[in-house]
Amino acid sequence: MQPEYLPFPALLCSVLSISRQHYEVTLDPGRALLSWRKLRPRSVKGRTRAGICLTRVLHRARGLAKSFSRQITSGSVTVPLTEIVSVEEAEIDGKYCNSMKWQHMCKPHAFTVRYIKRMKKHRWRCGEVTFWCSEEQMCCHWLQALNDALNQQTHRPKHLLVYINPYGGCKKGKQIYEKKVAPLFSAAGIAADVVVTEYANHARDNLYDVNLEKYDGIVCVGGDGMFSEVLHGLIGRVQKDSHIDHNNPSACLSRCSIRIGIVPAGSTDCVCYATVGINDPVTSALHIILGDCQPLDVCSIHHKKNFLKYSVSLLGYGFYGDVLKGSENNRWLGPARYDFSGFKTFLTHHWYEGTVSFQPAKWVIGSPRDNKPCTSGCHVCRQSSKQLQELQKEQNCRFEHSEEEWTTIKGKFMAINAVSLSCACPRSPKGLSPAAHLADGSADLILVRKCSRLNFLRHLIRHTSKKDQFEFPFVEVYRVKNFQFTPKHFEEYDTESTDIGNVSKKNFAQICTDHPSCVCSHVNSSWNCDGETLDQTAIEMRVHCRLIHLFARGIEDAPLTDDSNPSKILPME
Ligand SMILES: CCCCCCCCCCCCC/C=C/[C@@H](O)[C@H](COP(=O)(O)O)NC(=O)CCCCC
Ligand SMILES: Nc1ncnc2c1ncn2[C@@H]1O[C@H](COP(=O)(O)OP(=O)(O)O)[C@@H](O)[C@H]1O
Ligand SMILES: [Ca+2]
Repeated sequence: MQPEYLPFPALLCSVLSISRQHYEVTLDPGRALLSWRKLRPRSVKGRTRAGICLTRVLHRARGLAKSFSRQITSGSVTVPLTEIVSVEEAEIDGKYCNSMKWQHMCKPHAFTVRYIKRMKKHRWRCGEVTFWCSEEQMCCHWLQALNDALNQQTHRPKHLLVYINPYGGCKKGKQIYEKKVAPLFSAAGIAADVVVTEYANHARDNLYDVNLEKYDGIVCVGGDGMFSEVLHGLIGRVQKDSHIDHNNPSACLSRCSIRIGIVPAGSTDCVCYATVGINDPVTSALHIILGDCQPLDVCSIHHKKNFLKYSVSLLGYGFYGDVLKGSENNRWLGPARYDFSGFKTFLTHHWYEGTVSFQPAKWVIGSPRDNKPCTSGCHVCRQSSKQLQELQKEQNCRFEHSEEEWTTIKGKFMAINAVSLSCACPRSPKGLSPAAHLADGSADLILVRKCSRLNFLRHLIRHTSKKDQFEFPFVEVYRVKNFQFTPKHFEEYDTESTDIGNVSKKNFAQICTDHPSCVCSHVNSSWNCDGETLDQTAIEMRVHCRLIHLFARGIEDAPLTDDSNPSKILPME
């Protein structure tokens, strides 16, 4: 039996069964929706077999349209086609058929649709529903129509290159990928070439050689450090291919169009958390499958004319630099190494002297304390980046340090942090700068001046609550396009010498003669750049607007509660 069509083209509507109950199932390619709603027994007029197309029911087109306007109505479910994960012929085992007393159907025909189910706290899961048809032809027709609709979503990846760090976080990267991610990729028809890294920077180096044209995306399974490795490989590769010298701090870098997916399996997982809303491998896998795309700002860090690193999460001097240094010998502790080192660093309570100079990001329409976090489809990011683009067009993409005024702050700091995204993570669910934006071309520069231990603790504790961590007289925050930092004890000896090692030794020797009571290693801190220590303390940083793209969509507001989950409304197989 052929399913019938409503007067407007390509709308497919049939009565199919879900767990022995009749449902009116509609595929509306025009509105990109699949919906199903339960039929009252009397409306099928004593006919029990699934797959009957009821002309009278179909002609209630106005009623159908009404139900489309709501996401979920009582007893009805509507799933946007963009949120369908996979469609496949259902595998029906004999035992199931017997138990469900479906023997009267000589050959059951069914197809299973997997779709996104929103759980609490931005977690996504795969909902599953099997539709039973009375005839093979109808089942084929539905499968064909749904697969055609999915194939039209050309932004979905088909072929991915996956790098797994087997030693990140709790060392479960491989297991997480194999158990939670690979089955979803395979159900969604995604082919994946997997590289389990054998040494640090394996992924980065590999990205310089690999044929990127083969892939629709790169996935890294690991933490922020592993993501940083992939990021360096990809940005480095793209600059090399476009003959751009990354040692030039003013270079206009080429954007990377190939997207990166992050399957969190690390210690902090802040890039994933701040772009998805949770560090959950299944949620990330589903964002990858749907082909989400989130542009992301990247900061470049230079020492004089030498490129040092890129950063997307935290570039931190003082407290976070010391926490990282202190954690390095305790890698065996896994993620707990940071808590242990954090506690120790807090107790030592060091401050550092230096000079920070920055230029404000004048084009942005937000500010660090406006209490407007970056959300999915962020208006602030869109508007700010548009304004920046116009400004750059006027300047012909030149990056001039001297054009605008610099603000210079000399002082003693507990911490200097620059973040181009919120840095939300499980330790701090709203992050170091809760209103920082993913793709506005700016970074938030947070200066925590020398303060008492108690005050510093009060500031730190605010990262774990909803209260404003900047509401202290010793904390300042600026939205910047760039900044420079020179530690006090570098300034005095900063020469053009290329032998940095000698300069540093000379530095410390002098300091110790000047201040016999001080301990050399405490004069300067080091920079924590996305979990790696930088070799230099005198640096300049610059934000590159939307340099890369992730398989993410930013944090969605007002997530649906459990009550609106289709699984609660519908009996699932
Ligand atoms: C008294 C309670 C105070 C708690 C304060 C907690 C504030 C935590 C903010 C964390 C920001 C994290 C920013 C992200 C940094 C990562 O790039 C970096 C490397 O991550 P990974 O590769 O996964 O190892 N992580 C860190 O530097 C850890 C900082 C943890 C500080 C406690
Ligand atoms: N096979 C490997 N052996 C050792 N180190 C590796 C390997 N693969 C990646 N790394 C490095 O491990 C570091 C930490 O990785 P990451 O996945 O971020 O874990 P964590 O979040 O626990 O720090 C990264 O800097 C990355 O370069
Ligand atoms: Ca930003």
